[in-house]
Amino acid sequence: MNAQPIGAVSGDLLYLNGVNKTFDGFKAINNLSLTLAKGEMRAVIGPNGAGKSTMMDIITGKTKPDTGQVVFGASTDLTKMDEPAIAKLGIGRKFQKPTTFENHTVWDNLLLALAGDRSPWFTLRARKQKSEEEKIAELLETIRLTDHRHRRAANLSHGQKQWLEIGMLLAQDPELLLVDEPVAGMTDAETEQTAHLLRDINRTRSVVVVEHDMTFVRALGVKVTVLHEGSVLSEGTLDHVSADPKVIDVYLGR
Ligand SMILES: Nc1ncnc2c1ncn2[C@@H]1O[C@H](COP(=O)(O)OP(=O)(O)OP(=O)(O)O)[C@@H](O)[C@H]1O
Repeated sequence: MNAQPIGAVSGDLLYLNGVNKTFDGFKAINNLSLTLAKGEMRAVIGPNGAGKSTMMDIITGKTKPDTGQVVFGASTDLTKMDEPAIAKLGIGRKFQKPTTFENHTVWDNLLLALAGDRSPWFTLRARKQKSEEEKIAELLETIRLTDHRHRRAANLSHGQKQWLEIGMLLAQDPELLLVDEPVAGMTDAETEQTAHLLRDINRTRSVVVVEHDMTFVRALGVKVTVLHEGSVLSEGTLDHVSADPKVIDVYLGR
């Protein structure tokens, strides 16, 4: 297997090339190639079983591809690393189901996430860094929970819990954030807020978001990749992929 990022160019943050993964003879990922630029936010859509979650699993090291290149930054070969090492490298993943500490307040959840300390904020250079309080205040603003900071996580709405978990991931200071179906089960207002929130986050970080909700994907206003049977079926603006007969045939037209 070739570990060299042959096709990666300097502006790329993530580079997948010819990736394959078979489960019990079923090809979940089929010669998948995808490039994410530094600072980009990308929406990934596609029918059930298209391979979206498996793709995220491969990026985070949960699943090892059979063949293909998965490169982060200039030359880091993610296929050679385990999950904790990839997380430490700066790739954070938000799963669909929130996993906050229910009996703790919003503030304490963020404090615990900061204390996990994979971030540079508490290094020996700490004097130059922001204080814990400042950092939490900033996170609270980003995730729209400043007014809810003293509430227990258990008492938040479903949408607010999702935002809190995003805040906990941000506390780890990831360069790339992977977000799995963030608006499933949210109200329309929460869905709209989540699009704003991710756009705010995208000012300083790269984001890959998997989602079925087309109103939300439209609100993100970013390039869309359509997966189907483990490969890229179409790529471009939402209008472009929505008008693509291949996409209408297998996904949107159903
Ligand atoms: N660990 C596994 N063992 C066996 N089959 C798997 C495994 N993980 C995924 N698959 C299969 O691979 C295919 C792709 O699944 P995946 O979950 O990646 O699709 P998806 O696009 O995320 O779908 P959804 O929108 O339903 O979440 C599916 O047919 C699934 O059953």
